[in-house]
Amino acid sequence: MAEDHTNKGALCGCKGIRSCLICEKFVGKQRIEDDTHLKLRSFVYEPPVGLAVRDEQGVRESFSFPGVFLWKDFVSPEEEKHLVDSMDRDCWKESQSGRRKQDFGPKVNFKKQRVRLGGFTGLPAVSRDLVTRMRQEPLLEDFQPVEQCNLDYSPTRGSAIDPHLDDSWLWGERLVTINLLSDTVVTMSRDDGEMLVSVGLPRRSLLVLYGEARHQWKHAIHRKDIEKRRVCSTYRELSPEFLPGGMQENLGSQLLDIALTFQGVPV
Ligand SMILES: O=C(O)CCC(=O)C(=O)O
Ligand SMILES: [Fe+2]
Repeated sequence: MAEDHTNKGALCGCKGIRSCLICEKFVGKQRIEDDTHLKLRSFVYEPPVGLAVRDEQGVRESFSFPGVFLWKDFVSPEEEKHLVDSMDRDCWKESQSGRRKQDFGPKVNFKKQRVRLGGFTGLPAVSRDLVTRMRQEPLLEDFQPVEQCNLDYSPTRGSAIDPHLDDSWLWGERLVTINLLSDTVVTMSRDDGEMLVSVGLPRRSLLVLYGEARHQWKHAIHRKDIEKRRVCSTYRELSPEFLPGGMQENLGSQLLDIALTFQGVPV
């Protein structure tokens, strides 16, 4: 991948147009404030019914918002502590927009569509039970993650993630995120629309994005929605190209074999 040298010798992991509180303060980097959300009509996602709802001066509007599944209290308080302690024993790497990350997965160049096994030792041991448990949900019955990315957000770094769609050349249908240490909000938006949908993510819950919420709506976490430290683990599965019958099924099966040993250390 072409290296971005705009961040040489910096105090944080921000490159190009991205920024966090650290480079805004010490390097004087300008924050590019996206204020489009102020002009958009905001809806709130209601989990039991799967509707996006807006109530403006007593006038209720709603539309169906498919592709979101929320499992509250997926992780117990004791388990949450154990998971975060175990992450904190590994090294966190500075990433963009004030995030820190730990990746357990293959090295991928999405632009050139190249995958290398190099250094991938599998998902971490602590994830074995979590993956078994998530598969009890019918939607995730056949979910086989090949990658786990842990992210650490903090208000002191101004951590956030800009609206984006996850890759769909390598990564498959379901994106599964376990949300730890604090409640937050995932903000969903579309380039062509004038609407936002806020999906509340309680501490210790599991979120699945699939279908329209995966492919038609971008997801983001705004700086204002990180009020305390927040850690999450996102699990991704393979796309059909890398599954049996696909052009790259061999590579896919090697990746899965490694991932599901659950002996991983961060790459
Ligand atoms: O922090 C999150 O919950 C979302 C992370 C995310 O969207 C990503 O890593 O692609
Ligand atoms: Fe994402």
